[in-house]
Amino acid sequence: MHQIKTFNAIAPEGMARLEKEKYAINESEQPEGIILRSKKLQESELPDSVLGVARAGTGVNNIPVDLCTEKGIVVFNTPGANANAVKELVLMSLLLSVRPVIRGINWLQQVTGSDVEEQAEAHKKQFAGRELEGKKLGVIGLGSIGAMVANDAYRLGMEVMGYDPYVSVDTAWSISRRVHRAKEISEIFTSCDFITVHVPLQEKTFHLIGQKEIAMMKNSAQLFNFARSEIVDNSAVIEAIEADELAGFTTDFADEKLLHHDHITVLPHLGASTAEAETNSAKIAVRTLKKFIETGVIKRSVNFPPVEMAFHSPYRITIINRNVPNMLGQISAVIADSEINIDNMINRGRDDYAYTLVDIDENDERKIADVVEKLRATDDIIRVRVIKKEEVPY
Ligand SMILES: NC(=O)c1ccc[n+]([C@@H]2O[C@H](COP(=O)([O-])OP(=O)(O)OC[C@H]3O[C@@H](n4cnc5c(N)ncnc54)[C@H](O)[C@@H]3O)[C@@H](O)[C@H]2O)c1
Ligand SMILES: O=C(O)[C@H](O)COP(=O)(O)O
Repeated sequence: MHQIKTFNAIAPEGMARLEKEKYAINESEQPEGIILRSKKLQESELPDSVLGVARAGTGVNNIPVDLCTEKGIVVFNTPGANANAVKELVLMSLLLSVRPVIRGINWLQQVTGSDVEEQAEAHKKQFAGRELEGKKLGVIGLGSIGAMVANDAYRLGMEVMGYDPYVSVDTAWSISRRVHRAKEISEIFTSCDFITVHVPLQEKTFHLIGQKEIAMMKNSAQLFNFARSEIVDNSAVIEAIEADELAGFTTDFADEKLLHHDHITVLPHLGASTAEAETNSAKIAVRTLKKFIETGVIKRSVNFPPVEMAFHSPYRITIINRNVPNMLGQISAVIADSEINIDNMINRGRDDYAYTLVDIDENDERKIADVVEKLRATDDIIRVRVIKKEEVPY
C-alpha cells in the first residue's frame, strides 16, 4: 500500500485517481507522497519516507525546494492548470478598477421606498467610470498567466506591453504579435496605465516592485498583484497611494496593513479558486505523483529533470545522485559486478543533481537487495529505490 498525505482541500476528482486498493490517504505520518496547495511545508517535518511532493498549483514558494533536492525528494507542480482562473480574475479586477460597480450595487441595496428606479437613475452619475479600451497595460512575467492576460487584454482593446527576459519558447509562440516587448522593466513602469505582475516568488523577485519602481509610475497608474504578496512592497504602495502618487492597488494576498484603505482592494487569495482550476490542478498533481511512485518517471518537476522510459523489465532501480563525473560508470559497474543484466537505462542531469532509471532483467530479490545496498553505499548517491513492475499500462 502506498501512503499519501494531503494538506489543504485537494479536489476529489483528482484524489479519485488514487485507487483504494493501492493507496491509503492520510493514514500514516510516514508517507511516500505529499499532495498540497498553499500549506507552508517549511513548518512541517519532512519524514525520510517522502519520495515526492506534488503542488496542486503553480507557486512552490511554500515548499522547501532546496531541502527537498538535497534529500532526493522530487517536487512537482502544475503550471498552467489554473492559469485561466487567474486570468479571468485579473481581467475582472482591471474592469472593477475603472467601473465602481461594487459601490453602486452596495448603494442600491440600502435604498428604500417605492421610487427605487427614480433614485437609481438620479444617483447613477456617482458611479460613472472609465473604459479600458485604448489604455496601456504592462504585464510583467509572460508565463502561463501573463501570456493569457496580455492576449485577452489586447482583445479588450487595450494596448499591451510585456516584459519577461526568460520567456519560454512555447509561451512566446502563444503571445499575440500585437503585444509589444519591453527590453527593460522600466519601460513598463514609466509608460503604462495599468501594471500587472505574474512572476514566481524567488530571491530576485522579492520586492521587484518597491518604492523606486512605484516612483517611476504615472500618478494615475493602477497596480495589480496576483503573483505573490512579497513581490510588491506593500508599505511602499500605501505611502504612494496616500501621497496621490499611485491611483490604486489590487492584490490577491491578505496583509493587515492593506485593509481599510481607499483605492486598495484585497482579495483572499482567490486566483485559483474555481471548480475548474482546482479539478485540473488536482488531476495533474495526482497523475504526476502516482506515475512517479509507480514507475519512477519524472514529469513537471521543479527540481529534477524530466526522465521517461517505458517500463518492460521485471524490476527498475531509480537513483538520485550528485551530478559529478563518472557516476554512470560507477552505477553500471556495481550492477554488472552483481551479475545483473541491464535491459535499459536512462540518465539526465539538472544543475547539481542527476536522475537515473535502470531496468534490470532480474527476478532474484536477494540479488537486487544486495545491489541496492552497494549503490546506497556509493559516494554521491543520495537515494536508491527499487520498483517492481506492476500490471499497469504505462
Ligand atoms: N493568485 C493565485 O491564486 C495564483 C495562481 C497561480 C499562480 N500564481 C502565482 O503566479 C505566478 C506565475 O504563474 P504562472 O502560471 O504564469 O507561472 P509560469 O511559470 O508559467 O510563468 C512565470 C513567468 O515569469 C517569468 N519570470 C521569472 N522571473 C521574472 C522576472 N524577474 N521578470 C520578468 N519575468 C520573470 C518566467 O520567465 C515565466 O515566463 C506563480 O509562480 C504563482 O506564484 C498565483
Ligand atoms: O500558485 C498557485 O497555484 C496559487 O497561488 C493557488 O494557490 P491555492 O492552490 O492555495 O489556491
